[in-house]
Amino acid sequence: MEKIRIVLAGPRGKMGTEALKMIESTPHFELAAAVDSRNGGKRIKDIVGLPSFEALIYEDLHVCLDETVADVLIDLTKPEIGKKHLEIALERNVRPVIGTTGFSDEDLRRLSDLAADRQTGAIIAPNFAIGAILMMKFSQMAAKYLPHVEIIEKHHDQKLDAPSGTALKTAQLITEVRESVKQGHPEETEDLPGARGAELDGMRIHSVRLPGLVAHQEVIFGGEGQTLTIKHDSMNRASFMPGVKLAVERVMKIDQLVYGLENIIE
Ligand SMILES: NC(=O)C1=CN([C@@H]2O[C@H](COP(=O)(O)OP(=O)(O)OC[C@H]3O[C@@H](n4cnc5c(N)ncnc54)[C@H](OP(=O)(O)O)[C@@H]3O)[C@@H](O)[C@H]2O)C=CC1
Ligand SMILES: O=C(O)C1=N[C@H](C(=O)O)C[C@H](O)C1
Repeated sequence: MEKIRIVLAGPRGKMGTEALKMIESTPHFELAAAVDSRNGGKRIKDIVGLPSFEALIYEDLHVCLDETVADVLIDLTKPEIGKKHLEIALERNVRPVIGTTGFSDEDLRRLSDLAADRQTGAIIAPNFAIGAILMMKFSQMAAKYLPHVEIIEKHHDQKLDAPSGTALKTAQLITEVRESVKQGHPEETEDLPGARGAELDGMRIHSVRLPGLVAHQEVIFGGEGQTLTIKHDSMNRASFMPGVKLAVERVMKIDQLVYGLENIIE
């Protein structure tokens, strides 16, 4: 099998270090280069705690792709950087697999057009954990029958964005199958602003940030005399890696942008 040559952005991060281990243990993956916010000119093996890859580190993706032959870019940095990197990669026909969040509907339309123009596959995955994908799919199924729903997402306190990309994607999948519902009492008030959480199409989303947490979500449905809770917990970042690996393999076979791993798992 031909090796897939990968550029990894964010190799020192919590997700990036797991991705390095996943690349190291996958015989048909090769780390071609890395993009970091510092350490330009060093090699991955020079960074204490990282595996002994010879791959060079760049601080600018443009320069990296000028000097590197690559098939896939994996981006695990932060929201505004992931978006920028996706565009740079597509313009050079390098296939992006993006784990960062923060893509608006307008961004998705524009980037889908760009991927189609370039006939280059791209995957944006708000959550790479297979269990989280199932949690989202099951939530979409349930919302057809139980349209009153609130989402509680809980993450570590180093997370930059709120609500999580997973919560937004879950809400979006639910809006595809139910009419907007005004939830709660029609005359309810918020005596403390934010008490009812964020609102998306009538749904409430609550974000919890605490040390000790990794990535967790509960989707709670309420009906007459009953509730249904669909819950997923990622206990560590290794939980995301089978999904990253799958996305790298699949992005090589598509020529358009796919938003959400639920669209590529069978
Ligand atoms: N889709 C999914 O399943 C998952 C997605 N995520 C997302 O992945 C991203 C990374 O998460 P996590 O690993 O926890 O975060 P970390 O903060 O641990 O890692 C982010 C890394 O990106 C680096 N970085 C920042 N700016 C740049 C840049 N311009 N170029 C290259 N590297 C850069 C940071 O360096 P420095 O510290 O020097 O700034 C840091 O090493 C987040 O957006 C998170 O929400 C996380 C888990 C699962
Ligand atoms: O920042 C994180 O940690 C995570 N981010 C993604 C999100 O915003 O949904 C995926 C997962 O929840 C972990």
